[in-house]
Amino acid sequence: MENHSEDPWQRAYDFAVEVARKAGEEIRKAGESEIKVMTKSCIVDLVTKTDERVEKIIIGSLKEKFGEGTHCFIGEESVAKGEPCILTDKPTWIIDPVDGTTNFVHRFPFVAVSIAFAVNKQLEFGVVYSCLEDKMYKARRGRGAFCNDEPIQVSDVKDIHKSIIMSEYGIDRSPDKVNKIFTTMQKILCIPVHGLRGSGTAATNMCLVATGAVEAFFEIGIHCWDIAAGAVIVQEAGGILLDVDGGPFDLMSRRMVCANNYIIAKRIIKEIDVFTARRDGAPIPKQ
Ligand SMILES: O=P(O)(O)OC(CO)CO
Ligand SMILES: [Mg+2]
Repeated sequence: MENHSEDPWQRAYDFAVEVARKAGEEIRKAGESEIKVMTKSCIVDLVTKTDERVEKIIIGSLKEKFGEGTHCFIGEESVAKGEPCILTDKPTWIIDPVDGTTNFVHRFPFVAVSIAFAVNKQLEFGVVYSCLEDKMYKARRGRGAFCNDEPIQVSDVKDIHKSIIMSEYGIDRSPDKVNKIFTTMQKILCIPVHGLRGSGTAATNMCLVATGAVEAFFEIGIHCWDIAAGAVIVQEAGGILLDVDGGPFDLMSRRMVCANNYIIAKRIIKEIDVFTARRDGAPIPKQ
């Protein structure tokens, strides 16, 4: 008989990997047929039937495994349909069924399933399945990070001039926001660094920090479901997380810098033109 008294979340962790793989297979299959594109908050905020269906599959599988009502769920598409986005102390799954929906729609080859699990607001594990590359990233708090079961580690570069930094443009196209983003990117590029990259998925970007392919990733405007799983993976690979102003990382703040070490993180933070995004879970003001 299984004894989970000393290790309560191992079964959940293993199952998350299984579910992420199943979800990734669904996404790969869906990409072979015509993709019908819809929009959410604005015309560049894309969603497809696949995002919605895969989220239902993931949440349905987790409810079936662990029992209806035992765990809470924060899923990108459920929140888009009006479900609450509030992280409590209860065991909570934080899910992005398709991270990189725009990539998926355009068949740009980076799309990830992101599944994280938090208890008492602490992230216990994260799974990111980069399904088009068939790379399964996973990490459990205190137990290391892995890609396809091989241990992964952040890079040991301390010299910013020898780094590659990742970021994204986001979906807010108001000229002042775009201006701030480009100003920051220009300042970082001109430090100078070896390169500036973006894969189009926050989850994959974080895994690239975790493998040491790049030194850091930062973004303002991402949501908890984009980064929760990646946060565990980066930390377990030896990396660090901070707010874009250098303060402590806050999962619900929609801002984050993750890096291989504090030297690189602090150097980037010096160049970031900070702005605020409405917190995950904060009420949407009436128009
Ligand atoms: O494709 P999604 O899930 O909207 O996420 C984007 C950021 O919001 C890429 O990370
Ligand atoms: Mg996402």
